[in-house]
Parts: sequence; C-alpha cells; structure tokens
Amino acid sequence: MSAIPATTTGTPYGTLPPASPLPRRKPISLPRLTQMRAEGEKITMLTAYDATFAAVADAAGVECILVGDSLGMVCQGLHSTVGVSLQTMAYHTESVTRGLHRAQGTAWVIADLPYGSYQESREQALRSASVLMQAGAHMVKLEGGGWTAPTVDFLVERGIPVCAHLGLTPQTVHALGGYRVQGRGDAQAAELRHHALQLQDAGASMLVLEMVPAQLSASLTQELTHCHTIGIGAGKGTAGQVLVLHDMLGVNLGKNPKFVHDFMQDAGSVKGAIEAYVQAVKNGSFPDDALHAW
Ligand SMILES: Nc1nc(=O)c2c([nH]1)NC[C@@H]1CN(c3ccc(C(=O)N[C@@H](CCC(=O)O)C(=O)O)cc3)CN21
Ligand SMILES: CC(C)C(=O)C(=O)O
Ligand SMILES: [Mg+2]
Repeated sequence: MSAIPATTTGTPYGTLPPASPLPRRKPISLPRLTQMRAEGEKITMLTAYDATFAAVADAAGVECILVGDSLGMVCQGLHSTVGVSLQTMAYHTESVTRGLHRAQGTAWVIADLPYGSYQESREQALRSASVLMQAGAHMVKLEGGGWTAPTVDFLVERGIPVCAHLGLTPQTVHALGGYRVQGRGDAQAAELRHHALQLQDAGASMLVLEMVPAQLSASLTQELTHCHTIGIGAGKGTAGQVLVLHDMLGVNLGKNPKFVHDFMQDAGSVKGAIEAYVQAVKNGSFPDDALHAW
C-alpha cells in the first residue's frame, strides 16, 4: 500500500489537497465597499435564500448577498412580498449565514425587514432588526422614503447598518398600482432625490434603487457620496447592481422583468453563470441601458 503524503487527506474518492489555512479573501465590510467605490470598482449583489446557493454565490465572487423578502414569491409561491413574516426572514437568514460560515464565505449579508415589522415605531424596527442581526445578517434593508429616516437613524445609532430602498418598493405594490417604473418626470424625480438625501443624512450606508430611470439613478449616485447606490432596473450608473438569483439563472414562475438577463444561457454551470454576472457588472456590460433599464 502506498503511503499517503502528509499534506493530503485520504478519502474514499481519492486524495484531496490540504484545506487552505487562509480564507479566499478578507471578509467584505463597509470600509471595503467604500474603498471599492473610491477605486471605481462596481459592487455586485445577488439574492440567496439557502445555505448552498449562498456559498456558491460567494465562491463566484459576489460581494453582497441579499436575503430578500422576494423569497416569498420565489420560495413560498406568494403573489407579492407582503405576506412574508419576520420568522421566515430569520429562518432563511440563518440558513444563508450557516452556509457561508461552513464554506468560509466572506460576503456581506443584508436581510430584508419584511412588511409590518418596522412601520409601527422605531422600537418595533429595532426589535425586528435585532432578530435578523442575531440570525447572522450584517445589515438590514427597509423600504420607503423620508418617513423611514427617523427609523434609519435610530437603528444606525444603535449599531445596525441600514440599507434603504426607493423607487419600486414591492411591499407597497398595491398602493403603487403595480410593478412599474418610478421617478419618471421632473416632479417625481425631485421627490425621489429628496427622499434619498434624507435617508443618507439619517445614516443609511446603502440604497437600493429599483425601477427608476437610468439618468436619475446615475445623478443620485454622484450626489450620494456616503451612501452606496445599488440598482435593479436602474441603469448602469449606480455604484453596484443586484438581481434575484433565480431570475438571472433563468428559473422562474412566470415572465422575467425587463431588467433581468439570463446568465445561464451562455454558462455551463450555476457558478459559471454567477461568475459571468460578476464580470459583466464589473466591466459595465450589464446592465445594458437599452435592454434592461428605463
Ligand atoms: N423573482 C423576482 N424578481 C424580482 O426582481 C422581484 C421579485 N421576485 N419579487 C419582489 C420584487 C417584485 N419585482 C418586480 C416584479 C415584476 C416586475 C414586472 O413585471 N415588470 C414588468 C412591467 C414593467 C412595467 O409595467 O413598467 C417589466 O417588463 O419589467 C418588476 C419587478 C422585483 N422583485
Ligand atoms: C429585489 C431586491 C432588491 C429585493 O428587495 C428582494 O429581493 O427582496
Ligand atoms: Mg425586498
């Protein structure tokens, strides 16, 4: 019987290289995201709802993982995100952060505060955010304009990084009248800009801009020097991009929104598709303003 070299581990399937003693990259932090932006490197974000996909997205180079309340539509089969509970968000956040931990992942994890878990009071928002932070999130996200600024300030003062979300805010789809582009026209654009500045002043360090005209999100990105804009259907001028993982892998319950590109088409594997997304965002080829924006 031949001796197994000391630096390899014998398994029933052959020999494996020794585990790397160091993580693949340093954990992503807010200062690291700020540095990327200063250097002109785009920030990449994808949703993930479970341990395995979170680990694969991390290994493919995505900096930020969003445990989005879109899981209500993607995983639970709901018609909107309104029915997602805080308990469900905590369950998926725990799964994602466990997967990252096991895979020695380094992604920055953001968890959505679901509908009804932060609207009542700043205290209610802190209690809900604590549940998600204790489930392993590094940051919480909430939807809404200037009315959320006191809540953002309250959480940030207490040590919880906050991502805001403007434009199409899916939790208020019934009030908005559908999943449609927001911030069109001078008056709506000025209002959205005012809300964004209020949220930055309150301490939001990230802002998702969903389905807003590319020109508006680009000019907002120039203005918001302390708050990183992440676009979805908002053109290429934002500091970063986000998509729902299932959408960009071409698996869905219906028709993809216009802002989605199916990266699985030209990829041989899920990891390859995510790597192609990361590369396309970094080199500016996604989104294509003519195809994926307004
Ligand atoms: N799978 C999935 N992907 C998402 O991007 C997503 C979710 N779920 N759930 C939460 C919200 C809802 N979102 C949506 C849902 C539908 C459209 C949509 O149907 N858009 C059409 C119509 C646009 C219009 O009327 O102007 C489009 O063609 O883009 C867009 C965003 C974005 N978020
Ligand atoms: C679409 C993104 C921004 C989101 O909020 C979600 O996935 O829930
Ligand atoms: Mg969401």
